Amino acid sequence: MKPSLSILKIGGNVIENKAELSQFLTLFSKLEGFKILVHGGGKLATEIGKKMGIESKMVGGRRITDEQSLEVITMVYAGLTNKRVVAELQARNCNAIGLSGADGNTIQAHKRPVKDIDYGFAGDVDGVNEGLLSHLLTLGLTPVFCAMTHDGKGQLLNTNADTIASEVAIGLGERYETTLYYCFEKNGVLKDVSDDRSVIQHIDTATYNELLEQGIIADGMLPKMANCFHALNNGVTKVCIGNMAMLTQNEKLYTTITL
Ligand SMILES: Nc1ncnc2c1ncn2[C@@H]1O[C@H](COP(=O)(O)OP(=O)(O)O)[C@@H](O)[C@H]1O
Ligand SMILES: CC(=O)N[C@@H](CCC(=O)OP(=O)(O)O)C(=O)O
Repeated sequence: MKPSLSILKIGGNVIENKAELSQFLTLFSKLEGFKILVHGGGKLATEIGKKMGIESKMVGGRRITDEQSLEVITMVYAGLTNKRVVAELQARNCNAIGLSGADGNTIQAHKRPVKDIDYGFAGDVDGVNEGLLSHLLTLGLTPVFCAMTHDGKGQLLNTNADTIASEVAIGLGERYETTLYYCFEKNGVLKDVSDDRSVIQHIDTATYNELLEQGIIADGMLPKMANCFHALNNGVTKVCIGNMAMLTQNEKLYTTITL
């Protein structure tokens, strides 16, 4: 039997709230078994960029990453946010190791080709170094990924954190029974986005298509759900979306997604 591995992604609204981040990291550090954390931090990059006089341009929830914004996100994602999270995990006896995709060649990508829109230095993932990640896990380390990859020719690339989480889960799917958790500020995928009690507890391919047609899945939830099904179609066992409370054994209110 394959060992289990949990891959958790925390959303921007959790990472940018000190109290919530602290609460989340305490829950995460207590999780049993092999685990990997992926964090975004787009909101903070936008804020810090602004202070530096660099305006952020977003299209469909994706950042147009020119040379200047690549410098900002490298400082914010791979530097400030990643190292803060790692230090907080160390304080909770979790032996975390911070990584971008360039570190240990853990995530290889290529610059997204220009079609209708030029996303600049945005990376589409080609592969994950599952051998190295597996070694790190066996050594008792907990990898913490920021939203950056590289092209193997010296170019760092900006890759959406939801995508990093699903690609890492897929890459490790042959060696591990992988569960992917998307942890954000809401209780799950909601029927009515303004009502946190309207959680849809189970989504499969048929319900997904219905929800898309009804326009219930919108904005940031569109690429997140696409990532969920991409992961499930490529060997990931289970995907869950919800508030951090879903990490505790007794919380039942979150969304589980299967094919
Ligand atoms: N049906 C839905 N259920 C929950 N959230 C939804 C739904 N449709 C759209 N959303 C929006 O999607 C957002 C989550 O996407 P995003 O901000 O990209 O996530 P993250 O915080 O993980 O980066 C929510 O904050 C919410 O505003
Ligand atoms: C290409 C692209 O858009 N990358 C994202 C990476 C950060 C991210 O995904 O952060 P959240 O999960 O907090 O949204 C960005 O720069 O905003």
